[in-house]
Order: sequence, then structure tokens, then C-alpha cells
Amino acid sequence: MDKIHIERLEVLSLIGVYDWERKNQQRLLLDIELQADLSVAAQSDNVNDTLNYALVAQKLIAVAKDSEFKLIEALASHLVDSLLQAFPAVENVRLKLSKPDILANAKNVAVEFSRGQRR
Ligand SMILES: Nc1nc2c(c(=O)[nH]1)N=C([C@H](O)[C@@H](O)CO)CN2
Repeated sequence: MDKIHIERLEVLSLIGVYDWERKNQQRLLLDIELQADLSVAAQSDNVNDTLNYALVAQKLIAVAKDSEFKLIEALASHLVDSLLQAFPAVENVRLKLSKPDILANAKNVAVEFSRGQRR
């Protein structure tokens, strides 16, 4: 089972339940695990034969920037759906969305979703 990992990707999004959170975008961190067949690229050494992680990151940054969800659950689910739709080569995605330094006395809060393609 081949995988690509993107760790601690910084994105900005308007996110949060409270009025004070609806004014400015907040910094969020994404950890993503993408299951895809990497065997062709491993042989060809050609980026066109693989899932280009730069394009995946670009997509996540753009989707987060254009979103205005209240809950991190809703944004994380939307990001997963967007990835599966934009990149059919992704067989399964696991995405952890962290909202750091938002909860008193905790370093981080996060949600995690794992989903596959509906083929
Ligand atoms: N399960 C969740 N609980 C809470 C969320 C959330 O997104 N999911 N959000 C908030 C606030 O927006 C918080 O980030 C600021 O206190 C509270 N609980």
C-alpha cells in the first residue's frame, strides 16, 4: 500500500463558532495521508506519473481559504471530499485538521477523517 504524506501544512480559513472568530481567518494545520499507486512513478522517475503533492497542497490551501465553516469537523470533511473529487488517483485519504492554541490549557485540538473513493 503506497502512501504520500504531507505534514503540518499551514492553511488559513474563516473558522469558528463565536462572533470574534468570524472576523479574521485563522491558521490551521493539516496532516494528510494519501493512498495511491506510486509504482509507475517509482520506475519512471516522472512527476506526471504520480500524485503531485505540490498540487494537492495548493488545492487544500485554496479550498480552506474560500471556506467559511463554523466547525473544524465541517471544514475537514469538505477538504477530504474536495481532494477525492479533484484527484481520482487518490484511493484513500486520511486528513487530520488541527486548530492550535485555541483551547485554554491545551496545545492543540484536532479532528481526523478517513475516506475512500466512491467508485
Ligand atoms: N467539536 C468542536 N467543538 C468546538 C468547535 C469545533 O469546531 N468542533 N469549535 C469551537 C470554537 O470555535 C473554538 O474553536 C473556540 O473556542 C468550540 N467547540
